[in-house]
Amino acid sequence: MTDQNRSATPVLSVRDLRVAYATPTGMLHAVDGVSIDVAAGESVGLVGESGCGKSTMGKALMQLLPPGAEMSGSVTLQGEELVGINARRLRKIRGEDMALVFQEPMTRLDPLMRVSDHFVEAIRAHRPKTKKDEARAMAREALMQMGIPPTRADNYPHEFSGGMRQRIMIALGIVMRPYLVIADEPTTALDVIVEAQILDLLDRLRREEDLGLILITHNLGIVAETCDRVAVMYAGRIVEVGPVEEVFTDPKHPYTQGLLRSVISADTVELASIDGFPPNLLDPPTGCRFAPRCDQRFEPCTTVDPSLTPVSDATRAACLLYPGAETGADATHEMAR
Ligand SMILES: Nc1ncnc2c1ncn2[C@@H]1O[C@H](COP(=O)(O)OP(=O)(O)OP(=O)(O)O)[C@@H](O)[C@H]1O
Repeated sequence: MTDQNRSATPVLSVRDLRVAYATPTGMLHAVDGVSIDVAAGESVGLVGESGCGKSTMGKALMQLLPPGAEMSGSVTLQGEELVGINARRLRKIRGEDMALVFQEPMTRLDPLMRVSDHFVEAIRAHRPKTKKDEARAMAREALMQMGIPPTRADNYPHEFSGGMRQRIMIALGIVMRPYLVIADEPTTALDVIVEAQILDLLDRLRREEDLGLILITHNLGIVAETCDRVAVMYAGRIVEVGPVEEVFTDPKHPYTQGLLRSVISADTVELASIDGFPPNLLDPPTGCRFAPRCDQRFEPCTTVDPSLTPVSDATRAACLLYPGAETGADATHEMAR
């Protein structure tokens, strides 16, 4: 990422975002005080073990949470507050200003509709007066950007491979030229070659269109290859955030260190995993949520809840090993840029 991007006004600002699901045994706090900024043209990887709240965060940003989920905090897109916004305005913003790309394109594409008609429908939902020919031209352009020959626009979804369907989904997501794309495990179902092609295309789009991109993934390798910054989530919170090169070469939080130790690289001799399991989010432990699994914990870790604090010029970590974390330099589990 360039310094120019880093200093740009964020397209997305999230402050103290909290999401809780109502469950038969109580409220489950899936996202618990997350703050994050994403600049135009910047890609941020959101990583962490299964169940740490990554997808909930993506859905919350789009306000696509299931009924019964409670959400609070602030989410601004291009300066506009989205929390509490009316349903009509939200529908306009979704798809037009921000788009979500999911893992399973086939569940989102209607098998009985030609690909071009998906585009006509999506475009007219936002701009009802768009003529069909104009919408089709927009579709062809978006498909071309994603490497799909426009001559195939009138085919049906089943006539495409899985990788092509995912490209179609991304093309549908970007056809209205959004400021922000949230991609939730966009390549998990694909083989590695197709995965690399799609990540390349997303990366090109981001640069050409100055898109903000949030990439939610289990795969740290993907983040290393394609993201500018990485936010590591644990038990509903961001525990470390900073430039990818810095966090991956010199991780500061013991959880990030453990995650990286569990990744296979060219010189891996023995694969380590982090002992234990993430906490139950119905009743998280007091103090640091990672303390029960942490090999570097010391006395206050089980009582003092650390906040993100600067650990270098550009990286923050929420760990009591670093001065400032006990009081919370940001006062919340905040990530400032
Ligand atoms: N609809 C729901 N109702 C109740 N609890 C939910 C619901 N959706 C998710 N959760 C819980 O919220 C927590 C966070 O889940 P989430 O899917 O956001 O995590 P994740 O990091 O995206 O995991 P994965 O990588 O497996 O998708 C988990 O404890 C999960 O069981």
